[in-house]
Amino acid sequence: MIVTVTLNPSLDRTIEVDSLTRGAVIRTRSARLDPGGKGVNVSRALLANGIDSTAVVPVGGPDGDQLRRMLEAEGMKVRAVPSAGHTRSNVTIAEPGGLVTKLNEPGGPLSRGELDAVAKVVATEADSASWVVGCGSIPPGVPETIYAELCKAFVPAGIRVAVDTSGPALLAAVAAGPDLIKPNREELAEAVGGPVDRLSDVIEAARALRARGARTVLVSLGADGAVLVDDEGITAGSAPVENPNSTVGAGDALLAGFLSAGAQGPAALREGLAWGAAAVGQPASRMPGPNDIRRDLVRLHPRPDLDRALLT
Ligand SMILES: Nc1ncnc2c1ncn2[C@@H]1O[C@H](COP(=O)(O)OP(=O)(O)OP(=O)(O)O)[C@@H](O)[C@H]1O
Ligand SMILES: O=P(O)(O)OC[C@@]1(O)O[C@H](CO)[C@@H](O)[C@@H]1O
Repeated sequence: MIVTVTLNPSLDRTIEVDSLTRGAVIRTRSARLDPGGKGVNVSRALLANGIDSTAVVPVGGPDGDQLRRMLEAEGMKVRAVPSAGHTRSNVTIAEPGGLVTKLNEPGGPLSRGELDAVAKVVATEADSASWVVGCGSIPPGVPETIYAELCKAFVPAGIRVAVDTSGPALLAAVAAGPDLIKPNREELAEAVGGPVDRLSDVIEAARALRARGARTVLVSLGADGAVLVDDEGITAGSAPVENPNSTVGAGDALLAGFLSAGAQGPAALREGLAWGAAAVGQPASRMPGPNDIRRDLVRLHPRPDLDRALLT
């Protein structure tokens, strides 16, 4: 069983437009509402593929109630912890061809008491878990060491911890020895404090984060695919997407697929890439199910061109 922890979940509203012009009145094509937040999406992807998962989320206000109801309606096992701060709404403006603009709210604050209540629920669920997965931004009031605390609580007890976040929270987590991190290109560059323009930069930066404490580094690179640096070595791969629909949540699908296949080595990377590419073909942040996932399209690159400039 995989436990996900999303401290800053959201209702994700996706609005489709023909094109986005600042300062104009834009008549939209369609709107759609999904339960959101990175860990929530990991659980949704696992659920869509029949893999046992529990999502732990603080929820507050009417939007928090709605988020919980939407997740339960999908059949998800949700442990919702009440909070006084309101659950946020994030807006995605989607243009044809898969171009998205995201507006993410900071989220309602979480008090120390509420955070302790979340931690208690996570500890109970972790008893029967193979992984605890902490994902996403940190709401106001929560210390940047929160994912590091997660690592310190579970890694020594033999429960593996994955972290997908950014900035100081990612750096603190890395120093606390997570089993897995999943930065994207931007997050990786920020973590090492330098540009990541080529595959050689990705590998060098991933190695640096391993040297600082992360056991496995899975870097998502948008249309360039992903690179895995772990105890087994370095593997790069990609999967083409003919008609990109929305990249929102593709990183979460990649992570879910990777975890579902054992989270180690080329076979797990292949599965992650298949799930990530399938997510890009879905509208908004809908997670792919078995009929959407095309493992035959994944290519692992045994001898990638390390000097090639990254596309995205
Ligand atoms: N345009 C694309 N074509 C093919 N595959 C893609 C494309 N965009 C994303 N992917 C797949 O999805 C994975 C995750 O994408 P990305 O690097 O954008 O994640 P992310 O920034 O973490 O996204 P999010 O935070 O929205 O989940 C990539 O590693 C790749 O496998
Ligand atoms: O603001 P954060 O926590 O960094 O990211 C939140 C978010 O953009 O991530 C998911 C996609 O990965 C969306 O469901 C959600 O809106």
